[in-house]
Amino acid sequence: MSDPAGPPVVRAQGLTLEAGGRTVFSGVDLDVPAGTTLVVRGQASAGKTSLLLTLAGRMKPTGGSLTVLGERLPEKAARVRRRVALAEVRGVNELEDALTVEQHIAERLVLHRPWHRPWVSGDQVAQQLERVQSVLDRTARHGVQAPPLRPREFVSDLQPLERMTLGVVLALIGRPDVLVVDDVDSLRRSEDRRRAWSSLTALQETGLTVLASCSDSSDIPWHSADGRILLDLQDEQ
Ligand SMILES: Nc1ncnc2c1ncn2[C@@H]1O[C@H](COP(=O)(O)OP(=O)(O)OP(=O)(O)O)[C@@H](O)[C@H]1O
Repeated sequence: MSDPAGPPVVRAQGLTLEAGGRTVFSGVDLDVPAGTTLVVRGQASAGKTSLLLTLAGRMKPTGGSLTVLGERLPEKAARVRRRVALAEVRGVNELEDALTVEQHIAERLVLHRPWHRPWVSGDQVAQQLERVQSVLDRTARHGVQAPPLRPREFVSDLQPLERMTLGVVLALIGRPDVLVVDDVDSLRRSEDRRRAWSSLTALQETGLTVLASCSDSSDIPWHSADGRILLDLQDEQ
C-alpha cells in the first residue's frame, strides 16, 4: 500500500486527451493523495471513463503531464497497469455472463500465478472469497453491508450491485494500490448506490486509493468528507 504522507498517487497537470477529432477532456489538474477517493463527476460523454482509463495507464494522453504511483505516463504505463486495477468497465473488461462467480475468481487467480504453475485449487478460490468477503464486511461499519457473493451463481443472474461487487473483488485479487470503479451511479436503485459508495469508503480506509466516476454524486455520504476529491468534467463538445 502507498504511504498517505508520501507523494500523491496521482499528479496531473494540464492533462488532455484529443481523439476522433474532438477534445475528450482538457486541462485536468489533479493531486490525489494515497488512501483517498477521487470522484470524477460529469454528464454522459463528459470523458469520465476516458480520464479514469488514462489515470490507470490504459489510454494515452495527448497533452499535459501525468505521474501515477511515482511513474511517468505514458512511458511507464506497463508498471502502472500492474498496480492500478479496474473493476468492471463496460466495453473494456466485461464479465462473462456464462461464467460463475467462482470461475471468474479462479480465472483471475490463475493470471496472478507464476507462468509455470498456472492452476489453482478449489481451496484457493474459497480462501480468496473469504479474504474478499472480510474486506467487504468492513462496510457494515458504515451501516450497510456489501452483498455476499454466492460462488456458484452465474454472472447473468447477479443483481447489478452484486455484479459491481464481483468486479471489485476481481480487481482486488492482485492487491493493487489503486482501484478504478467507473459509473457508480449506473446502479439504478439509490439504496444500491449508497451501498456501493459505502463499500468504496470502507476500501479506502484499508489504504487503497479509489478512482471513481458518476454523473450524480448526491448518494455519496459526504458527511465523511475527509479523503475525497471531487473533479467536475464538462462535456467539451
Ligand atoms: N479514443 C477515442 N476516439 C474517439 N472518440 C473517443 C475516444 N475516447 C473517447 N471518445 C469519445 O469521447 C466521449 C467521452 O467518452 P467517455 O466514455 O470517456 O465519457 P463518459 O463521461 O464516461 O460517458 P458515459 O457516462 O456515457 O459513459 C465519447 O463521445 C466518446 O465516444
